[in-house]
Amino acid sequence: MNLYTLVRTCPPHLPHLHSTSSTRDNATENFAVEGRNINFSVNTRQGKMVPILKDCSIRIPSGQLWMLLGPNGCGKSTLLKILAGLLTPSNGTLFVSRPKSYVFQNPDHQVVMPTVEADVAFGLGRLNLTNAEVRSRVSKALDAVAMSEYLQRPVQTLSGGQKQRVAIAGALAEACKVLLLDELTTFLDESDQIGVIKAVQNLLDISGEVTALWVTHRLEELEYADGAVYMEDGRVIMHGDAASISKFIKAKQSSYINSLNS
Ligand SMILES: Nc1ncnc2c1ncn2[C@@H]1O[C@H](COP(=O)(O)OP(=O)(O)OP(=O)(O)O)[C@@H](O)[C@H]1O
Repeated sequence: MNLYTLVRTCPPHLPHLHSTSSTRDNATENFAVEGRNINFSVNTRQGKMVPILKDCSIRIPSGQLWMLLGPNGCGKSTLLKILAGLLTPSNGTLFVSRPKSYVFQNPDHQVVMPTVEADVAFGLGRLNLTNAEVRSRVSKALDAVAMSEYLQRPVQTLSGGQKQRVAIAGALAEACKVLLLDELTTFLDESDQIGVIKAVQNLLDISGEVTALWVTHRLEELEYADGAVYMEDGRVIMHGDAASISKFIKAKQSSYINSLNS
């Protein structure tokens, strides 16, 4: 099956791609996520169309962890939901490798079964697997996020970061190729935050074929990324290696602070 979802073919206007020095041996220049000239608008109660994404283009190399940053309201979550298939753009072209999985900011919206084992196995019910296959997939997925010893734990006894890792394990158990992760660390303390990022890094390293796009506000998380995308006002305005994006954002922040002080 052709995995391209053709919304409308437009001439591509990808922002300048900096050379992306790959930090993973298995990285290739194949893209697991590619969106071109994506537009998305919402209809207000007054019947006015408000553009949210404006010719937004993005591409993420296979097997890498990339971060998506930008000011509040610039359209990060909207873009992620479009990539996940939860929203439909008004035009643009979109390709995301499948299976793909969207992990919510609040794990309580996703981790719903009574135990860790039951929750990770939840999505496998529709795959017609034997019990042994289900157990093996659950065990490998929990291993990848360093949660094996929590197999029988009631989910309500887990910390926020542990729940996030269970949610990610659920996606992995379904053999997902692309993880779309929406501000997973917003509600977490520092150790849970690092635990979740490291779990994602680890699973990319061991699988070799999972790609992750991580929406965040936290600049310090960039040190874990292979690359990053920076958005403003509904557009991707920079796309490249994590160090360059970090430098770019810091320069913007300091020029903003200087303008306030002058
Ligand atoms: N259904 C909707 N109706 C009206 N406006 C919307 C709707 N959905 C999103 N928006 C607006 O679109 C813009 C982008 O929202 P989005 O949640 O994608 O931004 P974001 O970059 O993820 O923000 P944040 O960092 O604050 O989470 C915001 O101004 C938001 O208010």
